[in-house]
Amino acid sequence: MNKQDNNKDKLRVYEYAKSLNMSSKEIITILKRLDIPVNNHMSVMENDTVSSVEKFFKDVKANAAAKRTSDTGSSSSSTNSAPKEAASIKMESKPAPTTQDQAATVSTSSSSTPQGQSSTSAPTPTTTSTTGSGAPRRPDQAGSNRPSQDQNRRPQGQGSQGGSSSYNQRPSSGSSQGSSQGGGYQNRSSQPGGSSSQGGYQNRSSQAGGSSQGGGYQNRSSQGSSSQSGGQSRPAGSGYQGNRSGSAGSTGGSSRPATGTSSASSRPGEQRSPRPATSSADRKPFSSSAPSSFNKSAGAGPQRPSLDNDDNRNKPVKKNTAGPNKRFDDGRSGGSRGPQNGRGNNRNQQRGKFQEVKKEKIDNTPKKIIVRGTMTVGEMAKSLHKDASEVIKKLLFLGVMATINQELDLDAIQLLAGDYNVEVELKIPVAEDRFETFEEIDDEADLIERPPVVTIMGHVDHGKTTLLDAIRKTSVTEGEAGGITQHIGAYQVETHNKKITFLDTPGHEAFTSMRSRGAQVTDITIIVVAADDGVMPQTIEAIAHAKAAKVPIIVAVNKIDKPDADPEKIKQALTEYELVPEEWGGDTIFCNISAKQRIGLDNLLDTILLVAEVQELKANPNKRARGTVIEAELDKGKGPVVRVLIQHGTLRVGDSFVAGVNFGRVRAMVNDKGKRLKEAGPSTPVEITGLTEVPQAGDPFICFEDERKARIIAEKRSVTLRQSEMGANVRVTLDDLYKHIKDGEIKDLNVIIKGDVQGSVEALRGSLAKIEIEGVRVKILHHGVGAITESDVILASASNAIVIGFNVRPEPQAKNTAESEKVDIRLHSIIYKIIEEIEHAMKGKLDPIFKEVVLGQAEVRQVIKVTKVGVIAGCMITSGKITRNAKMRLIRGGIVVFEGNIDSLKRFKDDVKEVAQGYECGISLEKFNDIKEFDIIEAFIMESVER
Ligand SMILES: Nc1nc2c(ncn2[C@@H]2O[C@H](COP(=O)(O)OP(=O)(O)OP(=O)(O)O)[C@@H](O)[C@H]2O)c(=O)[nH]1
Repeated sequence: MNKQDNNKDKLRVYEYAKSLNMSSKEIITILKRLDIPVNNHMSVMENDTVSSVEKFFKDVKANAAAKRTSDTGSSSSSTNSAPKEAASIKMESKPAPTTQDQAATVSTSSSSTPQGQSSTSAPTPTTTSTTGSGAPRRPDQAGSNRPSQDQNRRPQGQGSQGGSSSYNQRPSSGSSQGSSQGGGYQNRSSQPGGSSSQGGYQNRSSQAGGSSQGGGYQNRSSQGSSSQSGGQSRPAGSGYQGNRSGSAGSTGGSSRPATGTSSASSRPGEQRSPRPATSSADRKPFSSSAPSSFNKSAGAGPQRPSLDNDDNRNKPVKKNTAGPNKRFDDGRSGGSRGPQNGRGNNRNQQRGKFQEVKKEKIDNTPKKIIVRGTMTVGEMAKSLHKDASEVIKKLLFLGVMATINQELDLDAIQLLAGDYNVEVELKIPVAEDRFETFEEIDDEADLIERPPVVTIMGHVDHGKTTLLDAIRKTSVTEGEAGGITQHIGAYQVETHNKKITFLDTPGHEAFTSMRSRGAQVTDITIIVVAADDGVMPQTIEAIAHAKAAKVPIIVAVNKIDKPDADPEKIKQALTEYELVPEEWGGDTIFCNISAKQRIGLDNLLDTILLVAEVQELKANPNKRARGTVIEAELDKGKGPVVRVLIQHGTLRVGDSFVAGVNFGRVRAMVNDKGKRLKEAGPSTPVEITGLTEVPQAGDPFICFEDERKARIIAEKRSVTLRQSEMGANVRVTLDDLYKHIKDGEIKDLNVIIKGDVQGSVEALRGSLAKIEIEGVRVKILHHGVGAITESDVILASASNAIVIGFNVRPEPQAKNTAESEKVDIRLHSIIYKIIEEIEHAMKGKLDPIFKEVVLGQAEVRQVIKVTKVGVIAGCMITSGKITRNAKMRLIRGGIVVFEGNIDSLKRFKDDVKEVAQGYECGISLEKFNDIKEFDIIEAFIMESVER
């Protein structure tokens, strides 16, 4: 028990059965008979269960013994022979017997009986058993043969262990046979490479079997004891062990058997001995290790050692003699003791043995382990069913120095697992608030075909909108401001009873970022190239996006109706970009069309379906919806409105969701035709209301079980976003900025963008971000959809930014604050103009910095009004000088009342260029006549200062 407890490994039915040399079925049968719940051979044998089974065996044995005693009282004598030692051993041996007994019983009637009988009638059986011993399924049989070898070995290797020796001693007289049996067991175990531990097992098993068989053996040898002997043999081992230490027991056990076997083995063993030889070698190490511990604890130690020594000495020759004795002794003593004595000890020993055996005999290395993150070496060892020390050694071998508590990263875990040929399944828990980073994998059976999502890209005015318009037979072009498409729209059309979802991405350069997003959610890209124009910059960019997204490309050569259309030229030009027509041996499909004349559209749609078919596009509609925000805006009546492309699962009215850092509950849902929907499956673009705020185009969208959860997730995401933004700001510190400015490397123009729809904002962001004029760049501090609010202005004021409004106006309060804070708000409705204006402003900013330099001051002494000329001030230059080219400033009572140009500077009647201090002069100011005596006229110039 204790051992079990100590060793975390659980004892399984099959292991227990194996230790008893029984089948799992037998154990299960017994368990069922005992009304102990058990499922299969993998069921765990709890301590109580083991106890129950052992009790069962004991009872059976007791019954059998009772019968025998009536037959043979002699057996008792044997026990007597067992001396005191036996007594002590008994304690331990008990368990063994039990097991043996059990084994017997288990082995069931057939074997059990024999065993049980053997134990009692051991003597008789002995002979029988001997021969039959082999018969007794277990150890005995095979054991006997092997054992001999084992014994030989052990004695040698293990001899030191002594445990065996001590056993042997007693046994010596004892049951060579019994031992032989044990040996048999041991042999088995030993073979495996057998560690002493195995021996232990074997012993037990042997005992078990032994009892039955051993019984036979013992009977022969000791007879009476034999009955127990089987148990004894083990017990003996165990007993020893018990005395010493549980663990050692195992070895001890094995050792005996070995010896025991030797004698017994002599017969059978001799023949097999050859094998054992090797096995013995294996055992040695085990035994040796085990013994040490045993010896320590076990008082018997000394004896054993001596025995061992004997064994060692005798190894070849004496061993046999000694060996047998030992075995016998073991068998007997063990038998008597084992069964009767310390069950607990035996159990412990047994368990210890079990465990040991497990490790050595059974390769229980898992085929696959599930890893949910980093693990310590100890945890890893446990999951691999290995000793931590072994794992540490292995790691060392792999070049990783680690302690048991050291954490292993995923690489190290995989390396280690790979070395054990263990597959690693990573199940890294992902924070729910970062849902876009994990993918839900569906069973193939849950997937159904879904419509392809097609993005149309191309250069400005090559006919994208006209094409889409032609396809869905509606007119979008007419309503577009500035003649260009400014939003990503998503529409679904049906042809040949199959749906196709189109994302209408604009072709203007300003929409590069949106196009990029479009390409990421798309399955097929149509690149529209005007046959009368050719491959243009945005055509090339579109190809790059499609290729980067690894999306199949269909080239639509448009405007073939035009007289100067030259589709062949387009094909030729595109070969440079690895778009080679199929007819030229490439794999790109070219479709000649005229969007305006609606020529070739059917062929284009058929081609789309064909390409989609090849892709086998599928999705699982039976799960929560996931998708991407295509567009979002603030509608006066409906509030925030978001257009989402559902990519997985099904979205239903009432579903709670998170979009970007916002959350909501689907209040209403309509499709691209304005039809209200109750649910929408994969590849469906829908417009939904029910959000609290406006998300961003390209934001991930996902449903959660309830609104509360959605809100929590959205809040978490919001905090994360804010932190990352703050982190981003930290990158450019004031110190850094100053340094950059001083070095002339960077100068940021801080900008806040507000727009009517997210698409426009994104477009503007993309365009402004690209601006770089002589090292000056635009830094977008904030962007969003909706009117310019007071908080926008305050932010601009605090960060010295300007505010750009696209198709939006500032709220009244924002306007007031902007005026008071002198925040510059620029309102536009055409993107080109904003870009132009910013570019000019940035160029202006790069002009030299001017510093005012005051040249001199003059005091007005007299004011002269001249008809048709105006007012002339008669002045005295009080400081510096006044020059004709300078700017003038009129100061009255400390207040500047005018600032402007000089109209005339005269000395007497002559115009002069400058008048110096101490001289009088006449000054008239341009467009300013309100000059009074004692006003001060100050001349100043703006001097450029090096940056
Ligand atoms: N002759 C002819 N003209 C066409 C054809 N397709 C489009 N056009 C014209 O080309 C011009 C631009 O078409 P759009 O559909 O707005 O082009 P676009 O690529 O969507 O342009 P942006 O939205 O600005 O990127 C319009 O005047 C269309 O009438 C066509 O097949 N033949």
